[in-house]
Amino acid sequence: MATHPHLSTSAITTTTTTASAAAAANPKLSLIRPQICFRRHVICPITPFLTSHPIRNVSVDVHNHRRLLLLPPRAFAADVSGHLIQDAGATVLVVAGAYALVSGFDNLTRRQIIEQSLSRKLVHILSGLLYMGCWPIFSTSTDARYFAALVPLLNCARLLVHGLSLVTNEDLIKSVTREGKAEELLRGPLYYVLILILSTIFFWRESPIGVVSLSMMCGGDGIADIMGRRFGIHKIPYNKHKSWAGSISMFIVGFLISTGMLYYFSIFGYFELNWVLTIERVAIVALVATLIESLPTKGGLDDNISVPLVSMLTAYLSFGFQP
Ligand SMILES: Nc1ccn([C@@H]2O[C@H](COP(=O)(O)OP(=O)(O)OP(=O)(O)O)[C@@H](O)[C@H]2O)c(=O)n1
Ligand SMILES: C/C(=C\CO)CCC[C@H](C)CCC[C@H](C)CCCC(C)C
Repeated sequence: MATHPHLSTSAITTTTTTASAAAAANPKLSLIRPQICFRRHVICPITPFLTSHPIRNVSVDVHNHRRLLLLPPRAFAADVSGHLIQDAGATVLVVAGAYALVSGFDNLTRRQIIEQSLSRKLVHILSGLLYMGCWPIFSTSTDARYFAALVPLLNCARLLVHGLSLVTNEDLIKSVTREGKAEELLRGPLYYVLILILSTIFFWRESPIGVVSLSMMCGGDGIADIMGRRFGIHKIPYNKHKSWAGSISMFIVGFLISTGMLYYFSIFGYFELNWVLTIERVAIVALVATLIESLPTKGGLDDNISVPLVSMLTAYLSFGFQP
């Protein structure tokens, strides 16, 4: 337990007390309790984010594991298969949602209700944010994140198959590419789904770092394009392709969406936040992400890689090293 620099003495005491109480109630628990407590705090990068109740989720685990241990084998198996059914169902629903979103925007583009560039950016903004918004429908099982990651993984396969022209699908190309070329699927859109996979597996809904980084990539970067193209008369001095309107919009909207998403996940109890510190930290991440997005990158790193990766690093540093 002492191996984690952010685990306070009071947290240790509370953990020990909660664990001892649970172990006293059922001696079998003393065998598993330390692993549960340590694991959460050693691997979880969100601990410094938490307020004075870092142990809340551990108490929930104590309750949940006691419940599972007390279950007869049949009921235990039913509980596990309940999670499997919930996760499989959620995966099917989200895959269908992704398909409907892309087809819907293709329809709007084909009927010339919106331009292709706007369709692409709206898919960019909505798919990642709606995907994150669906995370609470997955079970509390430790495998739930892998089921959720199947959705961007399937989309990754779809982009590869169409991008390499193994199968032709004009609908997909129209709604998510800039110039309508199949090979474009292998750049921005592919990087985008790869980042979704990475963030789901490494951060999932338990870490504000992943939530903020995806919000900046989807909401922040997406809105910079929409606003910049429409109102971007005044260009940034060091990059004539980007404008103040685009970057200021990215900072404000990215900050608001990140904070809103953190609030959304905190309602479900995935983490508890000290809001004053969180707002400061999200503002720092939004600022750094906006600066990175505004840099000239002709032929360099795609924004769908640079914005989320730099956001992850900044979020990790700003949340991780300040008590
Ligand atoms: N800070 C920003 C970002 C974007 N834009 C506007 O949005 C357009 C597209 O920007 P960007 O998304 O960076 O372009 P691409 O790299 O071509 O597209 P993508 O990253 O979506 O692949 C720019 O030409 C510019 O008109 C802007 O004005 N200010
Ligand atoms: C146009 C895009 C990036 C270019 O900057 C985004 C491409 C999006 C993918 C083709 C579709 C991704 C779907 C998501 C993984 C899941 C969305 C689910 C939701 C319920 C709509």
